[in-house]
Amino acid sequence: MKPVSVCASLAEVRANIDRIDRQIVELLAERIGYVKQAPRFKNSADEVRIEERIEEVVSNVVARARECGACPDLVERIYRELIDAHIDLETAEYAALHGGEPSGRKA
Ligand SMILES: C=C(O[C@@H]1C=C(C(=O)O)C=C[C@H]1O)C(=O)O
Repeated sequence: MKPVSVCASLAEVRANIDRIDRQIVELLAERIGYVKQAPRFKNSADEVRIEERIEEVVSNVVARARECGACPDLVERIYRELIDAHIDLETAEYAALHGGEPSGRKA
């Protein structure tokens, strides 16, 4: 992880945020590209959302957040929302691939 530098202005804070956001979006595009492939390896709409795997992903990122000195609770919140959004995408992808109506996010 790149060390966080001490900024001399709000403009500098924002320039750093914008730089990081560009990197995050590039990584999200890559993550989305892989999530969209998952339905090719799933045999029913019920397999789109696998709770055990969600907990594994969350546990991995929370552990990494602790190592990086990030806020684990914040990272967990972001990831649970991120995964839900990816599952919405995967649900639509599954329906397009295998036919049928996308069932959407589970409550
Ligand atoms: C990609 C998968 O599908 C879903 C999406 C996940 C994710 O965005 O990380 C995790 C669990 C799955 O329910 C998977 O099963 O691995």
